[in-house]
Amino acid sequence: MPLERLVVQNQKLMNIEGIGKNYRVSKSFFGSEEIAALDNVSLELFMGKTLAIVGESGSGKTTLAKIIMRLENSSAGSVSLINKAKEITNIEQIPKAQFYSKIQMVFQDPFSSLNPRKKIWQIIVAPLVNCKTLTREESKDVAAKYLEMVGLSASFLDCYPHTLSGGQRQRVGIARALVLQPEILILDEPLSALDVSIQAQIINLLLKLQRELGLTYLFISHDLSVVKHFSDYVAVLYAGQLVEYGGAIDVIDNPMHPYTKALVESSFSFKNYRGKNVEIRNDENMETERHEKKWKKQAVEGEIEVSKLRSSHCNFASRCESSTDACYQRKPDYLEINVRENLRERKRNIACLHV
Ligand SMILES: Nc1ncnc2c1ncn2[C@@H]1O[C@H](COP(=O)(O)OP(=O)(O)OP(=O)(O)O)[C@@H](O)[C@H]1O
Repeated sequence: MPLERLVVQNQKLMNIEGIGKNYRVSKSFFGSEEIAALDNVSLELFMGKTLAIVGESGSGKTTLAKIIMRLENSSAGSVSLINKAKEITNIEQIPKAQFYSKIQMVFQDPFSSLNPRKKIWQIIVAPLVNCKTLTREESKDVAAKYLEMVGLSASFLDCYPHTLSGGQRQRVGIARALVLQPEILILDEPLSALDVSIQAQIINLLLKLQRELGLTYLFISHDLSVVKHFSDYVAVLYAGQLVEYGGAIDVIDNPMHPYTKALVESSFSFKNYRGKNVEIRNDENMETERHEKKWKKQAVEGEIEVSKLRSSHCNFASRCESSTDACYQRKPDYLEINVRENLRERKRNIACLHV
């Protein structure tokens, strides 16, 4: 049965240090240029906690997830895992089978991430083939246990993915990610392809699994209302650079970087449009509340610009209402500051000359 892990408070599990990733992209018919999809990104994962990565499309979230999962090589920096004895090992030095028993990924699209030719039980036990020899019956028993963990009955074992709904498929994707009993799950926008009411069920499931198994999540999302209630910490990426980091509720309730402010505004503003807003609450019986409201998503003005290699100014300056000449003359340092939130001192990291 799956491991129930004792969560050690403040136990660091992963160090992401100075990660950079450059891509060569074609610029015109004849030429190409290198862009920095990620530039000097440093983060940490703590046991039993959720770190959310937010930012507009093109900010580098998936690139970071791919580097952590060793699906891409970084151009700079390193990712390390830290064990209980606090030994730090660069992930490149960990044999792949051992590495993927510690860290697994749940993908954005439950429709394309499951092999359509395999039955559900085969999909769930597929990651085990390198480490265990199981008979067909043993495999089905294992798959049934993991199906039950994700709230599906054994009647799905012999089904093919196309016969399942999106929410059911995402549950199968989660079961497959859990079968090697990992400590860390990378959740790459696991809700974005799902209906809002199904999103709430999947969030509840992920929260329950985290409580029961002591899992650590790196959660990539566009949806700040979900991030606020689902995550402990949030890191805001803009054009490959980390611009703000802190407690999820603190950052979203009191954003300090101009980009985070614009992002929060765009997520929570209700104007000029008669539609539906859905708030997801993280209470005991998480409910989905629908409010008929007049609202319109206020997009952040302008478009994200890809970061040029060795850019020497703030990437957000051209879209920032508070930018001054200084923002175009040098890159802001990424500084740790103390912020007083709800009568307590909290740490916040921000890269802005004006904060
Ligand atoms: N294989 C690649 N070759 C060239 N450029 C790439 C490649 N993969 C990503 N990029 C570029 O890197 C930048 C970051 O992309 P990435 O997919 O990580 O962003 P994202 O924040 O995950 O976006 P989304 O939310 O749309 O998934 C973008 O400018 C993208 O065009």
